[in-house]
Amino acid sequence: MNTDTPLLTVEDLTTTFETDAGLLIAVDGIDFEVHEGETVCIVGESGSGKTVASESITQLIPSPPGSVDGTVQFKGRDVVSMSESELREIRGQQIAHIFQNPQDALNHCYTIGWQIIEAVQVHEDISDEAARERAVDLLTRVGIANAAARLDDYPHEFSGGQKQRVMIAMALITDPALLIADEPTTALDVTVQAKILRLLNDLQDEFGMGVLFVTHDLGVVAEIADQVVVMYAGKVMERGDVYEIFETPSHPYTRALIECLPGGNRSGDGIEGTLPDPTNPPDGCRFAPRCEHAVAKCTHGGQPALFSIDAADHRVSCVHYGHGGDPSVVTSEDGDQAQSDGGAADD
Ligand SMILES: Nc1ncnc2c1ncn2[C@@H]1O[C@H](COP(=O)(O)OP(=O)(O)OP(=O)(O)O)[C@@H](O)[C@H]1O
Ligand code: NI
Repeated sequence: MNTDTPLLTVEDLTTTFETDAGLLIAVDGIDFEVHEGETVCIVGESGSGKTVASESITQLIPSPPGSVDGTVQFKGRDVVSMSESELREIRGQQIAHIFQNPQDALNHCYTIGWQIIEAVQVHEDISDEAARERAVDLLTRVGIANAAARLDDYPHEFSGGQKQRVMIAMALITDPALLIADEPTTALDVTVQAKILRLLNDLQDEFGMGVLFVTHDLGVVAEIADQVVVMYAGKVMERGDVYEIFETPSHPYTRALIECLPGGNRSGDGIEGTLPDPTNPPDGCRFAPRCEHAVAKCTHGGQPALFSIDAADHRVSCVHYGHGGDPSVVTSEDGDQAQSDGGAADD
């Protein structure tokens, strides 16, 4: 197989919900790819459509009220047109999901061992003893100490971080090609979060999985991403490799998110304003109503097409880039500031 063929190709993905307030456009025509062994992070504020986008891939969106359109190709196969039984096979074996709250996914009435062994036996026709050995091996791999003894413990006897490790172990049972992780560390404290991120990185090296990682935290993105997709109000504002995104953030929204990081200009503040009503999005760029660089043409027409700003396929959806635009409108202010900062920084 050509290694340039992406594991996952998403094109013009659009997911809507019928609501009492009208048609809600949660994801509006987004494109991205995940290659083998690569980590792609979808990042954006709460309500941007990250979860809906990630759950649309394997058609986890309830329909109705949801409806998914566009192209999703996994290993060259069109997922959107698959039958329910084909989808079940893909979901169970090829694409694994882990979610924010492991306690929701674990049954508190059964031991951890019972739950892993059952999941192993759904996948493979092996004896109880062999399945038990697999369970011990999996738990050991995800860093659960004394795994053989812990099989007989119930979920409440595990800490939050350990439960998330158990969920990761269960996701690995089928040796998936793609792992979709939706805020898997958000509920954990910072040191545990760092350990889980390191574990995911190690497992990715070992298993060669592609990972699609959903987070609202750019700090996490900096830790683990190869590629970054910045989403806002259902649209992609910017995407590119992680180095490009942090070295030359180009969309005002990306720049604002970075400034919100500890040590940034807006550290601790967040971006002023709120997301637009998803049942009635504004014309032009979705971010224009909150953007300090917005000009008249930002509020007309649709979201600007993603414009490629360098050879590495770093793309941005902003009128100040490409045809007739002047990127310095967005970037110069910071340049000036960097200069004066530079002059004053004696300490
Ligand atoms: N089942 C549903 N029915 C109606 N609207 C929905 C449904 N699921 C999600 N939405 C809406 O879709 C939009 C995107 O939601 P989504 O959960 O994808 O955001 P998110 O970026 O994952 O946010 P968070 O960081 O809070 O998880 C929101 O406006 C949300 O209210
Ligand atoms: Ni979400």
